[in-house]
Amino acid sequence: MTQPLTLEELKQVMAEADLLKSEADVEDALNRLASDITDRLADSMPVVYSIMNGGLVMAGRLLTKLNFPLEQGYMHATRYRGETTGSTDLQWQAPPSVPMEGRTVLILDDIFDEGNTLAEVVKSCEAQGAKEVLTAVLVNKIHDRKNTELKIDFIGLEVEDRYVFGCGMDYRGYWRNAAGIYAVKGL
Ligand SMILES: O=P(O)(O)OC[C@H]1O[C@H](OP(=O)(O)OP(=O)(O)O)[C@H](O)[C@@H]1O
Ligand SMILES: Nc1nc2[nH]cnc2c(=O)[nH]1
Repeated sequence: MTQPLTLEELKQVMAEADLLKSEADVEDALNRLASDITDRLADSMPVVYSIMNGGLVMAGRLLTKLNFPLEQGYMHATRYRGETTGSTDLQWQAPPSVPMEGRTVLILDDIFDEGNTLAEVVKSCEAQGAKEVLTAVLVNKIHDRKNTELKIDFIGLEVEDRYVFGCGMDYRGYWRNAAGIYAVKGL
């Protein structure tokens, strides 16, 4: 079992991390996302779900920039569970909080990495009878290990192939609250 991190270690992770995207970069990306999502979905009365936990910060910051009628919901699916590599099985900790049958659905998540999480979530929404399912992520990680053909409809930022944290993304459970996007030293 992985040892819990101490306060000093957590401060050191931040002190040694590389800032990949500043708070201002993130804000610009959210404004662009809001504009593109509004163009596409303003007349469709969608249900907008955040995938917990990582999607929480993005959803909170994006939703108030969407000036059209929508319902908000959440679902909790996790693959990494506080580690820096993902397990093969997606664990559902909470099913979708709002029914989606016949509805336009927009899924919000923090990061599209290998893609297993969003691919399974989209499949599950389709199986629950959603009329159409769109996806938006704050960050797309650039590498050639994507495990899915899924194309993300709205992407905020692209990051290099490193383990990142901040803006909803954790380092072993911590630092989701960081306002920029950072890469862990050595990862
Ligand atoms: O594209 P993938 O390789 O599947 O990884 C992306 C997923 O990993 C993280 O979730 P995680 O399982 O860490 O749970 P969390 O949201 O609670 O951090 C993140 O929030 C995405 O949902
Ligand atoms: N926090 C975090 N979660 C992830 N899930 C998949 N990739 C990542 C990553 O780089 N950082």
